[in-house]
Amino acid sequence: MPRLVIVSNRVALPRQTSTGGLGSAMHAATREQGGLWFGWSGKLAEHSGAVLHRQQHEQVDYVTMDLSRTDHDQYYAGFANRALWPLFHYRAGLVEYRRANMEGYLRVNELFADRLLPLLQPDDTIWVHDYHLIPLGALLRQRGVANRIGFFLHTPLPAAGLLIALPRHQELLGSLASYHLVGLHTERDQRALDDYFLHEAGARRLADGRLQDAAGACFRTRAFPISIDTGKVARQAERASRGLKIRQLRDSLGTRALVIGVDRLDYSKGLPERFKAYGRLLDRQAGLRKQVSFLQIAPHSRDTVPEYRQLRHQLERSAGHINGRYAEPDWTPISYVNRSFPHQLLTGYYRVARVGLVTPLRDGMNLVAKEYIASQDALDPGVLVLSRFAGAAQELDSALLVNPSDTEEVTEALETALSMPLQERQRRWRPMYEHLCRYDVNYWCKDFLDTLRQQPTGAIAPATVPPHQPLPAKLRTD
Ligand SMILES: O=P(O)(O)OC[C@H]1O[C@H](O[C@H]2O[C@H](CO)[C@@H](O)[C@H](O)[C@H]2O)[C@H](O)[C@@H](O)[C@@H]1O
Ligand SMILES: O=c1ccn([C@@H]2O[C@H](COP(=O)(O)OP(=O)(O)O)[C@@H](O)[C@H]2O)c(=O)[nH]1
Repeated sequence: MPRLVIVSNRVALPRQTSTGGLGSAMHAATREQGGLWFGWSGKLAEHSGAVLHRQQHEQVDYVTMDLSRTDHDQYYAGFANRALWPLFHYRAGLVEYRRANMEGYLRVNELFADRLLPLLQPDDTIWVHDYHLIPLGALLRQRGVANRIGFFLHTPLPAAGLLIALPRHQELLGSLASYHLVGLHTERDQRALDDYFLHEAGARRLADGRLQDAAGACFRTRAFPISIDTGKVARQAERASRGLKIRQLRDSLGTRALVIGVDRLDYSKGLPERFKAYGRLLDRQAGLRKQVSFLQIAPHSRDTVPEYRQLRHQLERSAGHINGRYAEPDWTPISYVNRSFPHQLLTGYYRVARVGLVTPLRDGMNLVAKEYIASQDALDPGVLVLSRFAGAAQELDSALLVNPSDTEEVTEALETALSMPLQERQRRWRPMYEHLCRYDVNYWCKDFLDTLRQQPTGAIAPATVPPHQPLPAKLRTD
C-alpha cells in the first residue's frame, strides 16, 4: 500500500492535549494507517521553516516547522482566520481582507511545498487538509509532483454568491482543480463548491461525474462526513466514569441535572446565543433553579484575532450576569471554564451530562456532538440538543434539532430534554449510536483514500496560483 502523507496546518503531536476536531480526527486516522504527518509546529521562531522537527510515534513520522511572527500573523491569523474562516462560516460582515495577508498566506503555502518536496516519494498518496492550505496542491504540481493528491475542507462552504465576494477568489478556489479529489463534510457544502466551479469558474461536468475546469484539469468533489473513533470513545467514557474526577463531579451535582457544552471559544459556535437561552430557561422555569447546572468548557482559541478577544469579554460578562442574577450560596448556575481538558476526561463529563448542548451558528461537522452520543450509557442515555447548522445534524437526526438564533426554540428544547422520559431518550439515542459505530473515523478515512486512489491519474494542468513574494534564498535550501 502506498505511504500516506498528511499535510495540515495543525498537527496533533503525540502526548499533546488538542482542542480541535481536525487534530482529534487525524490523530485517530493516522494511528490506523501510519505514514508521515507534516505541518506547523504551533511555535514561532525567527525564520519560518529554517529547521524541521521530527519525531516518530506509533508508525507515524511527525515532521513540523516553526513560523515567523510575520508569517503567523499574515497566513494563520490574517488571511486564514480573518478572511477565509468568517467567509466560509457565512459571516461576510466579519471578513477582513488585506492584500499583505493574502501574500503571506501564499508565501507560507510556498514554504509548505518547498519543505515537503524533499520528503516525498513517487508513490506516496498525499492528503492536504483545510482552508489554510488550499493552493498547496497547485504549488506541488508546479514543482513536478504527479502523485495522487486529495484535499479535505473541514469547514462549511457557503453559496457561490458569497464566495465571489472574496478578492481574487478565482485564483484561490480555482487552484482546487489541481487535486484529484476534493472532500467536504456534507452534500450542501459539495453543492456549493460544484455551483461555484460550474457557474463562476467556467468548469463543466464530465460524464463520469467529475468536474473539468477551463484549463482542462479534472477532479472529483464528494461529501465525506468526518467522524470519531466511536468504539474507543465509548470505552474511554465508561472507564473515565469510574475515575476520581468524575466521581467528584457526580458528588458535587447531587441530584442536579448537568447540561454540558464543549467548544473552542469561537464566534461560529453560538456561545452568546446559548448562554442567553440558558438564562431564559432559568427565568421561565423557576422550578428548575438549583435542579440544573450548566458546564461550559471553552478553551481559548486564536487569541491573536481581535474578534476572538471581543467574544471572550462578551462571554465573561454574560456568564457573570447569569450567575449574579440566579446563583445561591449553594448553587452556581453556570460554570464557565476556559481551560482545555484531556479528551478521555471529557468523555467522562459527557457521560455524566443529562444534556449535550451543541448550538453552533455554523460548523463544518462538530465532533463534540458525535463524542457526546458515543459516550452515553445505553441504560440511561442523555439527550443531544443540536444546531441544524452543524454538519453533524445531517446524520444525528434524532437529536433535538434547533435553530441556534431562536432563543425560545433552544430554551424549549432544553426543557424537553431535561424532562424526557428514559424510553424516549433510549429511542432517540440508539440509532445515532449505531450510525456512529458503522460510520466511524476509520470508515471516513478509508472511504476518502479508496476514492482518491480510484481516481484516474494522467495529465493534470497546474492551476494558476497568484504571484507571490519568493522566499529568501537562504531559506530555500534544506
Ligand atoms: O487549529 P486551530 O486554529 O486551533 O483550530 C482548531 C480546528 O478548528 C477547525 O475544525 C474543524 O474541523 C473539525 C473536524 O473536521 C470539524 O468537526 C469542525 O466543524 C471544524 O470547525 C478547523 O477547520 C481546523 O483546521 C482547526 O485545526
Ligand atoms: O478541552 C477540550 C476541548 C475540546 N477537545 C476536543 O476538540 C475537538 C473539537 O472538535 P469539533 O469538531 O467539535 O470543533 P472544532 O474545534 O474542530 O471546530 C473534539 O474532539 C473535542 O473532544 C478536547 O480534547 N479538549
